[in-house]
Amino acid sequence: MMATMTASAEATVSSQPKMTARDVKVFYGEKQALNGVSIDVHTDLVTAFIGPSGCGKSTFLRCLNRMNDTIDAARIEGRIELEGHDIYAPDMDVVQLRARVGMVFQKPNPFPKSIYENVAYGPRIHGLASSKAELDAIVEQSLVRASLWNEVKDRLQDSGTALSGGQQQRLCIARAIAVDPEVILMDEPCSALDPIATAKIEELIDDLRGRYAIVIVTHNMQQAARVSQRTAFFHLGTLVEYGDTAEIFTNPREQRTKDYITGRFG
Ligand SMILES: Nc1ncnc2c1ncn2[C@@H]1O[C@H](COP(=O)(O)OP(=O)(O)OP(=O)(O)O)[C@@H](O)[C@H]1O
Repeated sequence: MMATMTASAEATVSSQPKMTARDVKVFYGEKQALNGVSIDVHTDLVTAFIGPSGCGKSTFLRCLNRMNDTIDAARIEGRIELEGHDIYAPDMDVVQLRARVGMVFQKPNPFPKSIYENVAYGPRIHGLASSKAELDAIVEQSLVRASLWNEVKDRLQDSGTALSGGQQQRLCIARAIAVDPEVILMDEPCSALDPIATAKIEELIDDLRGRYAIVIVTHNMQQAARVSQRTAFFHLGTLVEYGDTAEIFTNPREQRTKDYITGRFG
């Protein structure tokens, strides 16, 4: 399998990471799900989280915008910073944080509202537009960036839920983009999509790289190799290896990484 993978070309790394995580541990009640994860996330790079089911990828992803706050049993230790600020500090506004660190889920989840309203909702509640014309411009720009504008520009008042699965996922990406995020977290964004819709999302991720720091959880190793420049391999709650995607797939340092990418377990 390794020989057929083509990892994306190496990208330049900006000197300052957008987000840093240090020694992050997560507990669900008594059970420890993450054993001290440290990682940097850069704007110029797409970071992929890979690893077998239950290894803690989604748990860690959710730490990055405090989605775990919504799970009563979850408790987190360690430190996560966005632009040098502790996102778990008491004065952190979680609503603002989730606009700055947006999220796209496994199953496309547009609101049962029009395409326009799906995208306009966030900018409206965050007061990002002072007129209808400004809001229209944000909606258009977000849909353009999400590679959906040409398909929907003549039907903005149709329901978002009437779109195809792939279009719905791009609508969800447009919705995240509309509030001008710095980071976009994607939790297996293609797992409910067919290969053509998946290819469009992968292309889109590449287009968005550099404008937003992107972190993607994926079960699909070829996808990680195609879309990311950094890969983090998780196993049993531990970050086993984190580094340049091409290196991880062609010359992993750890035996466990090697075993996983060659299909020996997972
Ligand atoms: N809400 C929760 N309550 C209790 N335990 C949880 C909860 N969510 C996850 N876990 C446990 O934490 C561990 C890590 O799960 P997580 O979903 O983060 O793994 P994952 O690598 O994303 O898996 P998958 O690829 O299957 O989505 C697992 O043992 C899981 O059972």
